[in-house]
Amino acid sequence: MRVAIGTKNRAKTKAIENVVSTYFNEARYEQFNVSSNVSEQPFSDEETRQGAINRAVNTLKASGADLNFGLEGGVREMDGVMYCCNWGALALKDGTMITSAGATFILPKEIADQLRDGKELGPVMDEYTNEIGTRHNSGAIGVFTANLVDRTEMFEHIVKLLIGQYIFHNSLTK
Ligand SMILES: O=P(O)(O)OP(=O)(O)OP(=O)(O)OC[C@H]1O[C@@H](n2cnc3c(O)ncnc32)[C@H](O)[C@@H]1O
Repeated sequence: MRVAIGTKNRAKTKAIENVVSTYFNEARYEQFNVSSNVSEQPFSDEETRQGAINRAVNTLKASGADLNFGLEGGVREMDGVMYCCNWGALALKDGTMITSAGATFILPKEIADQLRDGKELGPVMDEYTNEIGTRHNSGAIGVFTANLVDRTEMFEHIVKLLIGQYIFHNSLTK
């Protein structure tokens, strides 16, 4: 089974490989740098979900693989509170699109205000933690949950929901 991943972000690729290898031991993985066709910093659930779908579609176009994953991080506002939100999409060759959302958690006001001013979460988190590449490692979720949940684990949950729905879909179409 060929598995294509629409990113080279390590937190995302690790999550996909960890989960898919649990259920399919014959999987071969390929990574593609594809566009999300949404803003660099998605600002709603709708835009974040669309980014994940676009990445999955663009990955399918580039790869022709059996499973094509798109994972996208974004933010959304509710009652004046900014949350980080996360979405995943899985595109199949027959045109089926499976989607799922993951963890949502609060971004502190000092982070949220910088995003409202037009900055991106990735660089803002690097400045906040004084580290390089937070988005590849623990991520904002690790920093703001005392490392109880890191970015890989958060995406693993989304990928599990996608694979579970894929297995269910296959059981209906067989
Ligand atoms: O290489 P790609 O796949 O684009 O991965 P990314 O982390 O840069 O891109 P996303 O589209 O998932 O996220 C949109 C923006 O939010 C940032 N971001 C999202 N979640 C984050 C997290 O948990 N920690 C740090 N930055 C995060 C990210 O770096 C981008 O600036």
